Amino acid sequence: MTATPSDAGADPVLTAERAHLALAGDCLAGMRAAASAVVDAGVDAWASERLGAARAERLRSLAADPGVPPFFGRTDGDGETFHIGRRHVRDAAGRPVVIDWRAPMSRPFYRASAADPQGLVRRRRFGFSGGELTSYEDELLGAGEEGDGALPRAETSSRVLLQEIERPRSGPMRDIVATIQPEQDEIVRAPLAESVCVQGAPGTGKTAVGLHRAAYLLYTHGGQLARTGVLVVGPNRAFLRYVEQVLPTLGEVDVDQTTVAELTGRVPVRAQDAPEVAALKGDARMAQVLERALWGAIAKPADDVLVPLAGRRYRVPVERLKRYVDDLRRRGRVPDDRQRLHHTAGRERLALLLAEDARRQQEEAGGSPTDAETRRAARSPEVRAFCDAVWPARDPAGLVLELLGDPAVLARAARGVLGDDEQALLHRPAPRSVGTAPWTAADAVLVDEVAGLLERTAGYGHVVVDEAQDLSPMQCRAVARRLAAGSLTVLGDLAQATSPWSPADWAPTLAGLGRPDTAVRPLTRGYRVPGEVLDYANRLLPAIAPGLPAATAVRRDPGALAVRPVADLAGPLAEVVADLAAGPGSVGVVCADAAVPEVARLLAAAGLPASVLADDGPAAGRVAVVPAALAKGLEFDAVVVADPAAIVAAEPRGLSRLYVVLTRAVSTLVVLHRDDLPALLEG
Ligand SMILES: Nc1ncnc2c1ncn2[C@@H]1O[C@H](COP(=O)(O)OP(=O)(O)OP(=O)(O)O)[C@@H](O)[C@H]1O
Repeated sequence: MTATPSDAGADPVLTAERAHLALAGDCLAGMRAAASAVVDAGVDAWASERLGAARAERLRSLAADPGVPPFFGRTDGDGETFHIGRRHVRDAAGRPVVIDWRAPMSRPFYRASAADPQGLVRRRRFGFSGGELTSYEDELLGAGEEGDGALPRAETSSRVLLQEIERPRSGPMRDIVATIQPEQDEIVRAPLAESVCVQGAPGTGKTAVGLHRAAYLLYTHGGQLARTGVLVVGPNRAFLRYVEQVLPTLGEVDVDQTTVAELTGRVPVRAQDAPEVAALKGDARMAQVLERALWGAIAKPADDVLVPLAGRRYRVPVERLKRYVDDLRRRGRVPDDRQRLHHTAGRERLALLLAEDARRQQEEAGGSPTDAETRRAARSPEVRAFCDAVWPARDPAGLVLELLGDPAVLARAARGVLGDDEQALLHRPAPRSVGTAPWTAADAVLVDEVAGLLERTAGYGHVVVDEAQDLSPMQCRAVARRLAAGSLTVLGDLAQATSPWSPADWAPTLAGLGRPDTAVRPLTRGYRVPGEVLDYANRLLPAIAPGLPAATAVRRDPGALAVRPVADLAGPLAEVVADLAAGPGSVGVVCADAAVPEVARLLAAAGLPASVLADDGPAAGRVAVVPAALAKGLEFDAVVVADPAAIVAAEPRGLSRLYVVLTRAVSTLVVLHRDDLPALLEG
């Protein structure tokens, strides 16, 4: 690499680049002024409002954040130079001044290598400090460049990348557009039609890649995705609060970001299942049970029906009624949701079939009933009474309550699918009403499943699912229903699986998500965690995910890890946290969920106020006490793990939880342990 870091005012390259920066800033201001000057004279109120919204949107996307420079890189090719930034910037004549990072011309910036320069002779990265261009770093590519001048492979990481990673954290997650690495870029720019599953070790950039892929797809397929939408699903609110600013900073504000709990929040969750009950309710066999409970309640017609039509009554014989019902039932049980006749539509269709039968009879007798008369016949009390008896309308929450509360109903639906002991596990006394039922999170997913059988669920054009290794089979189905014909980005790490389902490979999850043929792409270069810390955490891998490749860190720091046995937590904890809090960046004190009050008390007593991270609370402060169960997906400049043995002991997959916790630190990890460490971490 011919790195030319410099802050010397006299450097002609810096001077020229600063002039381009100033030009880009002026052009951006000009674009903003032009956007706000668009007049919408001569259009009606509705159009004016729409134009106003579009203009506000455009202004928002053009808003200059003084901390965000208009470009961060540059490519020099055959006589062509492009500056690459977060969005296009043009001059008054329409000439490009900055190219959007997602445009095809920007691709070589991310992909070019010494082996494959992609038409570039030079790649330049810029260093900024508070919006000021202070340095640059050149990599010379292409013919004649060897040795020192050759592009560093990702292993010899660029200084700009390392600085970007080590820049102290405060507040929400940042975008990585300036430094996306080639292996990440391949996933970001995968075609819209292609579903991808990223198996990525901790800190390899899965979440960042998934969010940048959403932004890339929205840019590249804006028209199509504006209609169908993009959905990002995260594990919990604390995680979403941390990541949800990334897409808006990339100019994408129209992405739905939610949790599985919110996605399936049709009933108020106010109770918790015992672990074995939650595990059973998340099992894919429950889908079969629910389907049977719904469709099995359809009765065989027992009698002819007299259908009133245009002043006369027509007898529809029971044999024909049976055929109608059987045909509709069959169409209702087609496995593909898009082909399936949903239950509610089936009921309406049945009523219509009776009315049409009567209409045919009248036509054969020389009459000519109108469409309106036929529709009226379908709504007649006689037809409605028949449908109520044979094909009753169902309410999803009511059906689930009945199933869980009535052993006879459950036995009918679960025969041959769930054993007696499993049925007994599911049973709970029937509450007085749907409104007062002690709904659990797993129940909510069951209710959502039934709702999906009753009516088609609206689907998105692309869905990004993060921490997907923890999804239950039933949760996978809930996400799949939101996918319709679209594609998926599945992000996760099997070694970080902490739910009762914890698959050994991705096949069941991908099948559950409705995309069994999705290719699994590994990411193993760890950007977040220093090598010393990663090596330490990786010692757990043989126990939690045998066979999974360990991540390698892009950087090392001999002072990054400290493991200290302590007799008592109070003194050492206060001392370590005070020391870390004196530096820049965020500090996370992670402990077993049950130990959170004790740890918060110890810190407060030492005059070190720390906010306690809660799923539905505000974002964490600079020093946060973090329950281990909420640590997934988060990161802190410094992490203190208090009593790892308690974290391991707290749950069946406690070692995996500890692996998650040990891999949250960007710069420093301090482990304070009163009890013995897990055997794999000893020595
Ligand atoms: N190319 C990159 N340039 C700069 N920073 C990066 C890059 N890739 C990843 N990072 C940083 O590394 C950290 C980890 O990224 P991210 O949270 O996306 O990883 P992850 O694989 O989802 O991790 P985990 O599984 O541990 O939650 C983030 O701070 C992210 O900004």
